[in-house]
Amino acid sequence: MSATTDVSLPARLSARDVTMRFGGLVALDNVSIDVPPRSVVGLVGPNGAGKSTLFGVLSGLLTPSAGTVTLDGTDITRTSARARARRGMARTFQHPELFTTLTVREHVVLADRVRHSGARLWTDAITGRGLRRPPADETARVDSLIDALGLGPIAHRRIGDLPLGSCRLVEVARALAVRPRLVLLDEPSSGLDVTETAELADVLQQVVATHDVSLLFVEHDVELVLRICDSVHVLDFGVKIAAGTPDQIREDPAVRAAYLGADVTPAQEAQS
Ligand SMILES: Nc1ncnc2c1ncn2[C@@H]1O[C@H](COP(=O)(O)OP(=O)(O)OP(=O)(O)O)[C@@H](O)[C@H]1O
Repeated sequence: MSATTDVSLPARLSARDVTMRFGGLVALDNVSIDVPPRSVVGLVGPNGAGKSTLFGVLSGLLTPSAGTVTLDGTDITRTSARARARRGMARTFQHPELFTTLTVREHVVLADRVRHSGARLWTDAITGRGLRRPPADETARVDSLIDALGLGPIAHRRIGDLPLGSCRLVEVARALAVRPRLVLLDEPSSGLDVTETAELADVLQQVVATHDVSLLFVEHDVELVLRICDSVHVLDFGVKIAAGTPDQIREDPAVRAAYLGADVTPAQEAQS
């Protein structure tokens, strides 16, 4: 668990007894999870387990058939994704949704202006004069975030010229620029090589140590999840079959069975 995680505080994000039916198919069956403040929580499971469905329910794209979702104690079960963003929830996408012609820095500046000077952002856009000279406090915030994610050397490069690994870091930087209390990460390691995945893992751990933010991510890379998460939830056929620390999950017989139906841990499966 992160040194700064305080489990005595109420959960930042909480799903209680969430059920999601698609016609006759039960994609989620009474699933509950908590994301404590300043923690990294992972959600894993074999194909078709219900991870994306739960991600959709938590991010506001899907309304569950039953159950509740709360953010800092407020019921947001039927709150739109946009309204959740205003309440401090940010997300990244499996396929980064960035502007290929803008630079890394411009992405962070735009997100910072959404948070700190929305009116100014729209004036700049509508007048067509481009982004005006930034105030000093904005420059300091943007520099600090770019440094935190190790993006300094490529800050002035255009997104279209960058590899996927860098784009994912930019997405995380952009999500953090709106000062969220929680970031949902959708398959952040998808398409990354081993080196890029290790770099992403380091950055995510740094971010939680230095920012007042919680991370919940859905991942296929079980080894990544077991390496960096404080707690891990495992779904199989829409049912939560295990939850605990990475060490507990590694040893859980139900998890082993779900992944391979054999005496092999998810970590071993990921390496094979
Ligand atoms: N919109 C939908 N309509 C009908 N069935 C759906 C819908 N979305 C998901 N399902 C079904 O719900 C179940 C869970 O799917 P989901 O995509 O949430 O699993 P997953 O764990 O994310 O899988 P994967 O790792 O393969 O992406 C699957 O049986 C899937 O076919």
